[in-house]
Amino acid sequence: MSVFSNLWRLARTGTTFQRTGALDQAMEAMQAPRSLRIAGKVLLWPVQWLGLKGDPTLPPVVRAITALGPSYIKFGQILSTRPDVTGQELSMQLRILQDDLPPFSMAEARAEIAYDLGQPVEEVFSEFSEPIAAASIAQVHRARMRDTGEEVAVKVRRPGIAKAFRKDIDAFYFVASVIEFFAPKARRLKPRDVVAHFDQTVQGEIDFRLECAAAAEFGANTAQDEGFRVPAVMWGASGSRVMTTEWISGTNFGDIDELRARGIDMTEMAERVNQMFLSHALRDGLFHGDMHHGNLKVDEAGNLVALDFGIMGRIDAYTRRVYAEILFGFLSKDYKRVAEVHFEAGYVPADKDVDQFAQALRSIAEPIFGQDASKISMARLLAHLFNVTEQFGMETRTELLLLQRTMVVAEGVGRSLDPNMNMWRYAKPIVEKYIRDNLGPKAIARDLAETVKVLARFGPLLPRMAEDALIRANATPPPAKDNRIPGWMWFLSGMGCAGGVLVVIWATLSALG
Ligand SMILES: Nc1ncnc2c1ncn2[C@@H]1O[C@H](COP(=O)(O)OP(=O)(O)OP(=O)(O)O)[C@@H](O)[C@H]1O
Repeated sequence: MSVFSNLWRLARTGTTFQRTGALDQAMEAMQAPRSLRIAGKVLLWPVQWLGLKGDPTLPPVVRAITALGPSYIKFGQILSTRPDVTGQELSMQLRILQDDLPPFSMAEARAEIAYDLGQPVEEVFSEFSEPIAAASIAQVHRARMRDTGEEVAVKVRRPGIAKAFRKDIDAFYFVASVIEFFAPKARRLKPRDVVAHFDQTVQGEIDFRLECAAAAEFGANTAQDEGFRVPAVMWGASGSRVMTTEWISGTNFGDIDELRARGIDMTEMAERVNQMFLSHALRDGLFHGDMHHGNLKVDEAGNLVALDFGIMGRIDAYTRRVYAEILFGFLSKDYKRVAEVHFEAGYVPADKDVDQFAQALRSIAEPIFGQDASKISMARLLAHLFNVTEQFGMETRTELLLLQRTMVVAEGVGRSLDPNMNMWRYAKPIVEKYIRDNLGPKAIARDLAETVKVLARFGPLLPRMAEDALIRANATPPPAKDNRIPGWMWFLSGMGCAGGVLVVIWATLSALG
């Protein structure tokens, strides 16, 4: 991508932001210095006619982004999950960004399918409908598999979208570098990292093989979850541009009247959405990161079904454990313990004062707990928590921001079904179960077993490693202090003992059932 083309995109973006009145707000959010704000205005005002006008009924930033097209809309949607970058107000505005776009033609859809699957549409599907939904990256058709007669949803990627996104992402990197150069204060927001995060997320959404894999993994993790389902992936009719899944008949979550008419228990469904989300995040470390109404359905058997696996959140086992303890501490109002967990995990630098930190935690939690139960929001508690931890020197972690933002959406969906939903009551059993399963004696035994398994994998290599170490130790006469037993021997003996203890604990626990 040439510098000229990037400059043109930069000019187009700048003038559109100026013309729609979004420039001020964006500069404010990025805390751009006054000189840059004035320079931007002076340079862009006379040429603002070069920019796009957008829809004047929308708030300024949303108006500018919508006018600039699909990649900007996606970028805005992803930025709405980063209040650390945009500030709360702008992040709220960006949340309303919708990407309803006109569908592309049937001929183009057929050509994409034929190219990706290597066979014409008629050979794969016996029926193939007009598009039923169209967004920035893809559109969805209803179809029937020729070989099995099964009804399916076929998501087809917009032709040329990968290239268009690539061009825009290159321009975003360019803009990020310009911002970093001219607004040193904005460096704190790491603009290039923000674009890299966007780049990575979009790659996950654009290559449908990755989305198929995410759907399959999510489906396997949740196979035993009663009342929850993920549509099966038809791998034979899927590729990087086409994703075919089992068709889900039922009611969209947005259609509250129909859900009521079907006699769905709204309180229970609100509970199910939130409990499933929390349990997937804590138990599996893989959660649906885009749980809005349009991506949830209630199938004919009354199961909650999730659709669209382009944005999934992942949290590693250690972080999950730490956050379960943090939530548990909040649930029991043990702020000192919540503070200690942060220090133990190294999230807050050791030179900070644990009591002061506990006091700050109490100051954010008590006003929330003091509210009427139906207004308690775990998402708000987490948002305040991240603010406080940031003040105490904790690094921002994007996977936790996605968790928090998804919690906001899941709580919103829950409250649209049951306005009196008590989030805390729903969360309690999930967190307690996690703590029981993962922090008790059984969990310690499981961890030790894992450690022994890792050592066992090196089993056949261990004698050789020991021999090599001994030869090396003998090659140069060791200084006096090296006559001690080497560290690795202590380590192996320690692990051996631990393994022995483990076997005894294991046997005892198994005997106890
Ligand atoms: N397996 C399915 N069964 C029935 N309907 C489906 C299925 N998959 C998708 N749909 C319908 O198509 C719509 C769009 O699907 P999906 O969300 O996967 O596409 P998208 O292009 O990623 O859209 P967006 O990201 O804007 O939600 C869904 O809201 C749903 O109505």
